[in-house]
Formats: sequence, C-alpha cells, structure tokens
Amino acid sequence: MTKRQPLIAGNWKMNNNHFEAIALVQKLAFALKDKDYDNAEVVVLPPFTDLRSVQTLVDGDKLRIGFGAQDISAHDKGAYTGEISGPMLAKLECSYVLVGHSERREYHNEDDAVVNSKVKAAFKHGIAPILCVGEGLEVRKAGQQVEHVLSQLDGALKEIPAEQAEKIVIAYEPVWAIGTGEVATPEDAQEVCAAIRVRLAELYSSEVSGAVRVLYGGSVKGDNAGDIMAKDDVDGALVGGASLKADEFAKIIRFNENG
Ligand SMILES: O=C(CO)COP(=O)(O)O
Repeated sequence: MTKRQPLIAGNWKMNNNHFEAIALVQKLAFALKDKDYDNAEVVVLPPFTDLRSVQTLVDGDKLRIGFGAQDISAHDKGAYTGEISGPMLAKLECSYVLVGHSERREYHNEDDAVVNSKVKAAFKHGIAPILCVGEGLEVRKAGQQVEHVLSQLDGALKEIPAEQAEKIVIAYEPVWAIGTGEVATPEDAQEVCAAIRVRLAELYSSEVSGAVRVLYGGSVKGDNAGDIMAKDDVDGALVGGASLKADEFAKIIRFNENG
C-alpha cells in the first residue's frame, strides 16, 4: 500500500479579516522550516472574504501552503443569495473545501442529502472535499459512534464514483471534542478512523480505502497531535482553535517531533 501523505488542515472558522489572514499566513510561513513541508501537507481554510488575499500571498511568494474554503454551494450559479459556488472557488485556485462540518449540520440544518450534493459540487469543479463526520455526546455515551459515522459516510458518498472517492479527505470530528479541550484518546480516534477505512473498502475497493486520508479533528494541539497521528488509520488533523496561532499550528505540523 502506498504511504499516505499526512495532511494538517487549519479550519479558521469565522475568525480573521483579510488583513489578519495575510499576517497569519506570513507568520506560519516564517514558522515552518523546509523539512516541515516534507512532514505533512499544510492547508489553511480561511473565511470566504480572506481567500483572494491568501491566494495572492501564496501565489506571489510561492508558499507551500495550500488553501481552501469552509463551504460550497450545491449550485453552480443563480438566485442563491449569500452562497458561494464551486466555479468561484475553483477560479480562486482553492484545492480543498470543507463539507459537512458539524457546525454547518447544526446551525444550517445540513443533512446527509445536502452534504452529498456539496461533495458532488466540489468534485464537479476539481476541488477535493474534506468531508467531516462525527457523533455527538449522546451517541458516544450510547456506544453508537461507529454506526453513526458510517451512516453519515454512506449518505455523503451516494453516487460518488471510485475515481472521485479516492481523492476525498475524511475528517472524523467527534462533536463533543470540538472546541472543548476534551480530545479523543488515540484509541477512540483509531477505532472510528479504521471503521471508516473498512467501509471505504466495502463501498469501493482496497485501493480507494488505502488512498483516502482520514484525519482526526477536535481539540488537537501541539502536544497531543503526535500520539493521535501515530495511529495507523489517522493520516492527519483538522485543527480549529490551534490553527489560529502560527507557532502552535507549526508544532502540530511537526507532530512527530514532539514527544
Ligand atoms: O472543528 C474543528 C475543526 O474543524 C476542531 O476545532 P478545535 O480544534 O477548536 O476543537
């Protein structure tokens, strides 16, 4: 099986205006050494209003920092006030887009059908979706986390062909670990990430399941990243709060040097 390149992605959520975005990406570029880029692919996911500034900086200074958006419309164009389309994101050279984040599911009522239509929209325009899945506390307490996550996965991947599925990134983000400081144990993360990989093999093939990167997200910091990513089926991290501090995010990118 080919080795999957670790991916560390920073979901800035609704933080940083476009000036602050430039400053943060510059600080991150200063904090990273050449060898850090060999360690992991580095990606930031700023708000829409920052994307043009980040693109100009990354492009102009030839930074090895990728970027993407936090949401995508299911539609290509038209009367959808407030939405941002796949063609717009593709024109800005976004490589990635978050789809199905628990905050979108919760505050914007995005169900599996909506998530599925956004995954399709991303692929249609050559953008790799970072599909977020994860259970809430009640589901975890009932021990139903694997079933819950696999059902979200099945819903999101409906009618997605293998050639596209192998390019998806999946982020397992237990809702109870997001922004709470309560990180999942490496064993908890491994259990669900491994189950995701098995389901990808069932839905597609062992080639697809071996190629897809499965990330963990939820209170990842510099000093817990290494233990989680040491697990076989965890290929990186989707980082919220800690991605807003360049030094802390750089420490996560150097995950295998911290302990
Ligand atoms: O939701 C997250 C990333 O998408 C995780 O957020 P925190 O790292 O702040 O817990």
